[in-house]
Amino acid sequence: MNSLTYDLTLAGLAVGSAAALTGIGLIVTYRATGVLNLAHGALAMVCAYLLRQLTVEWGWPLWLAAAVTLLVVAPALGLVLDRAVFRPLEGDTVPALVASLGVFVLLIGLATLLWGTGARADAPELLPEDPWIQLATAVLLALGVAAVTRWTRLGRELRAVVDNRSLAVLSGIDAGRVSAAGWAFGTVTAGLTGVLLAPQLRLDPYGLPLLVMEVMAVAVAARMRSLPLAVGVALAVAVAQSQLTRLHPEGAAQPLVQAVGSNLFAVALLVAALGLPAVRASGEAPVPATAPRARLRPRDGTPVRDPRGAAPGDAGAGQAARAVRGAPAVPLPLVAGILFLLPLGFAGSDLHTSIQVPALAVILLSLVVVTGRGGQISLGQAAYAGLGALLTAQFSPHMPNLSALLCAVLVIAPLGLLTGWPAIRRRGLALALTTLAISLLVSRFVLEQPYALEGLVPDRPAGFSGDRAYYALELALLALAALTVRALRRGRYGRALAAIRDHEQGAAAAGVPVPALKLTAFVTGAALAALGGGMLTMGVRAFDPGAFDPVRGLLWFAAIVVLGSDSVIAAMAGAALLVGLDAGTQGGWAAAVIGVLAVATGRVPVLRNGLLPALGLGAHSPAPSFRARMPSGGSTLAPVSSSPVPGRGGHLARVAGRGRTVAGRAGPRAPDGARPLLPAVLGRSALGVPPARRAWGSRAGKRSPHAGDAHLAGDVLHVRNLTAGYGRHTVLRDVSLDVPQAQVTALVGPNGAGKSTLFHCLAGTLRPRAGAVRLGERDITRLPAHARTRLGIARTFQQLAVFPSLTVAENVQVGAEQTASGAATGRALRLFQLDRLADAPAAGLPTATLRRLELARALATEPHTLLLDEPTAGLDPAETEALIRVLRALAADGMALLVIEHDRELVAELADTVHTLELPS
Ligand SMILES: Nc1ncnc2c1ncn2[C@@H]1O[C@H](COP(=O)(O)OP(=O)(O)OP(=O)(O)O)[C@@H](O)[C@H]1O
Repeated sequence: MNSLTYDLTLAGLAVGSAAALTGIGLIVTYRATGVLNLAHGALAMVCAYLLRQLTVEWGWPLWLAAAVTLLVVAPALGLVLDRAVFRPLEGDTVPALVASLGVFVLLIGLATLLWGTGARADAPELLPEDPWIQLATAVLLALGVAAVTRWTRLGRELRAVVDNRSLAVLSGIDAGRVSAAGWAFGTVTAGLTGVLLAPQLRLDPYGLPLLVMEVMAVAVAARMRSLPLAVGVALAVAVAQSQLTRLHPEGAAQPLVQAVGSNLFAVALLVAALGLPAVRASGEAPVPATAPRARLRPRDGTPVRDPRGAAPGDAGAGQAARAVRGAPAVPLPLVAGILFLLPLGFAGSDLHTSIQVPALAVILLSLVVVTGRGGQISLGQAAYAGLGALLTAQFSPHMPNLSALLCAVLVIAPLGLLTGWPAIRRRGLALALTTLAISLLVSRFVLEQPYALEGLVPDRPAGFSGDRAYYALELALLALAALTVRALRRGRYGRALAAIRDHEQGAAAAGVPVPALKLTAFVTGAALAALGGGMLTMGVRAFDPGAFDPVRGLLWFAAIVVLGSDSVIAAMAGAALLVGLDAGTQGGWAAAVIGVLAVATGRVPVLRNGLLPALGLGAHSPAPSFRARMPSGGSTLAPVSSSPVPGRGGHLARVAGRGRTVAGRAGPRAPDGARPLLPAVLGRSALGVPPARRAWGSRAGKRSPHAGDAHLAGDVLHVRNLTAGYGRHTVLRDVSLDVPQAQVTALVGPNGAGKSTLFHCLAGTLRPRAGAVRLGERDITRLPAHARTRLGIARTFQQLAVFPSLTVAENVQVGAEQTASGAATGRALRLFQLDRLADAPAAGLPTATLRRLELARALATEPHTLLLDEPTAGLDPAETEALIRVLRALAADGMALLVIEHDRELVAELADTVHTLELPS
């Protein structure tokens, strides 16, 4: 190895050791608490500042200052975070993510207030510059953690908590102690990272936290699990980054190579985050269990509570919700409008500062669309705002300035696919990290490049060069943007977006084209952010990449979430707050205030929907803005075998397993047996609507790929030799099944046998590894869920999939308007006697009502095949009996029903054919 290679390797090892420390700290905290601590870098920065304060400012000896910083203050900070912030959020991934962002911006705000924004170059060196010593520190720490995990009681407890927290608690383990230890250790490693890195960098409140955030790549690449892998990735990336500095290509490639050379961790973060869904699918990271889902889950019929405190029960919940939703005494948009007009009366620097407010409000509106309405975490809006600003500035010498702004918006809008595309398959943490990485890369590779900055002096449009005139123009653009966002939040598009936010799989099951809508939300968001960015840069007549730094993006995200992410007013208030608090002071107040509010969400649950909605201000939905779920999680399962199981009323059949074929399937039960029940459930006398035969039966022929009565007489849905599973676990092997028309087919089997998995394959939420699903002759194996709904296959879920932020009528409408005529909504509501509750929000309704609602939504899509996963869960005997009547009536009417049910008596009463899935013996 020549001496240059050796020197660069050593330099890389020094940085890699600090990165390895970060990885170790993040992994230990994550394993112990389930929280990916986005504030790790901010904690590192605070510890570095503290050490500098104690030594440089107050003259303490280094050893004493280091001991106090790393052994007293850092662990104490970790314990405070555990008790005060994260413990109340246990298990809620997304609120914990927001809280850790809150801690991030709070610490940055406090550091700015205490130490200013100027960079310090005199941070003390704790360890000698020798990279081997730093590397030895990281390796020793990793070995120490491994030893503690393996051989101590705390380690055993940690492993138990990681495996199954509730079980660990039940067996007497103090999970609180484990998470406290995790936080304390994580903060000490953060502190160590900070004090090691600070002398090598300029110490300022923004740089170090952001750098450490990039370094999260090593923990993510190690799947938040393997310490050796994290250390290895840290060293490899750092050494590679260091070696890249040797390359000096000529011409256009030079800035690119240089940018890669100094941002390899950011690139690694994107690559690692893009690989994250695979981790989640195998149950690695819990998907957010947000409040509404918990409310909708009881299986014992307990009424669920309205998130705004409305009394449970149909009418009560509806009234209370309407009371909260009702228009405030003074129309809020009017008040906001007047307040925004006030700066027109300002002069001088006040007016000049105010110019930033409408522009920032437009940027925040982009988050209302993507995050508030669409429920997608986007930490990358700063990138679109920056690109909008950059392009506006670059176009402005070549065309009228307003046209430059418009062109920039049009060019940037499709770039929304950059974050929209990953969002199709990612949620929660994975999406947060991906969008953050994209924002980092855009900032480093485009906005901060010298070629992007040269000679950019954007000007204001002709006729609007004065501050007052320009502010008036901004107000007009803001009003336009706000009206667009309001329009998007209403109507069919708004309902569908809200459905995705509330329950993504439920939305797809209702026929909502989830990927297309997500892309539309991101594209709209990118356009709005670009517009705001362009307005900002024209307003200040300069392009400043620092104004669109990823840290700003995190602050904007935190601000809109804590104020009310689904609220136009919150965007306006947020902009005023952010600009107003930082104007005229040394800065930092806005971050500190937003940070405090974000951190408080753990302790004050009412804040989780946002401060303004909590105060009864601003349009909002009752549900928190983030929703995501996966198919039911669980343990590994061996392949399925099959054997006949006696059914009482229904005929017996079996599912083919391990290559066996279907045997013993009998013909359908005569529909006459069910037909007399029809009028009792559906008759004109009770509900004033025609029987279901007219309502749905006629659609079956129309919808089926082979229209006509001949087709109705045969099987509709066929499963052939299906093999499916999760990750490396095979759940179903070689399963075959037919779902015939005008029959109730039941699917039974022990817990974990794979019944829901089979449903997911039929409904399109899980892609089988082998085999085929056919509708008539058409192979639909690769069709997404919403497309199958549109072909007439509707489903319900084992755990209720209702959209709590929508009313009862809107829930049903979402289904009807994707596939059927408008009249289907009214028919479905009446059929399930939900018409009197039409305007009540779904949140807060009892389980039995929600089951009816889910079924009504499924039927509103006018299906010919209905897949029901434990439809009687949570129903009392009378409700179950009524449901059975409806289901038999539907079958008698020609519909194909496939029902998962555990209650064998019920199966015997309901089913014409029973299939059983069995675990292998
Ligand atoms: N998303 C997932 N990731 C990993 N494993 C999963 C996932 N969903 C289900 N499993 C596992 O697949 C197996 C089959 O689960 P499935 O829910 O299909 O069974 P089931 O027969 O419907 O059970 P139950 O009657 O309890 O609902 C179980 O071992 C479960 O733990």
